Amino acid sequence: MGRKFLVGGNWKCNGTIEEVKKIVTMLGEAEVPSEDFVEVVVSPPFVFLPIVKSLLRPDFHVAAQNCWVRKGGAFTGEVSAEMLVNLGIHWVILGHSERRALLNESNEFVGDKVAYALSVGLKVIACVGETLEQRESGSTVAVVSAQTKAIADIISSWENVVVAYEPVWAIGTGKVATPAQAQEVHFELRKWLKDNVGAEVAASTRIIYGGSVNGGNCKELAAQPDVDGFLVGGASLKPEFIDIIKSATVKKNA
Ligand SMILES: O=C(CO)COP(=O)(O)O
Repeated sequence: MGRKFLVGGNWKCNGTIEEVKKIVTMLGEAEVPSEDFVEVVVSPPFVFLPIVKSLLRPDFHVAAQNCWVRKGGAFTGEVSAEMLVNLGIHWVILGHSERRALLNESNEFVGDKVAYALSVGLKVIACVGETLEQRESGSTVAVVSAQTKAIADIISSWENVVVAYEPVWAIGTGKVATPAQAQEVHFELRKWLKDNVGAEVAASTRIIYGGSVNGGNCKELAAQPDVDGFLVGGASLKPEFIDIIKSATVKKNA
């Protein structure tokens, strides 16, 4: 199957140049498993992309947190996928729940963005996840399936897509999904891919978990068979991000 563990650090709308330099230095000094076992992608705010790209150790990668849905042009305030490629940025996070909720990004809009970003050669971390209300009403699988379908309907290859399952109720709340809860939804997402896209795509597509991941809970989550890595928010700004990267060894030794 060969799904390489992936750990993403979503810095969200945080940081100053000084803080960014500190984090990049901390990452640069860390001893982590080799690139053969874990892919590390950090995602600073747009304005810090060039400095992070220039200072970051070469075995770590950089992602933007969003990009415009089509080719650039008269779209004030937006950043195009072409600009990211031009800067040498190879990854973008799309469909984060904060954008879905606060900026009304629909499933279809996210699907369009994923398709456009892939078309210019970017790799995409596509986020899906249910709210607490949706979980409590028993619609978790329906919600994440619909979010995934809107992407599947419009893309022709999953090669450069990583799915991030991020339950909204677990984001920034300290209320992490239990390993069993994460595994259950990751399993269902993989099954959805198998039934609707194909067995090969289901077997090779990485499904990573996000929502209150920290140095203390990462190992148990990483041990779940369908958890292929993490998308980390708050803890990605702290030294414990290194411990989260190291949790990849759980798979290596499995
Ligand atoms: O939204 C997240 C990553 O994209 C998760 O955020 P926290 O790790 O801060 O809960």
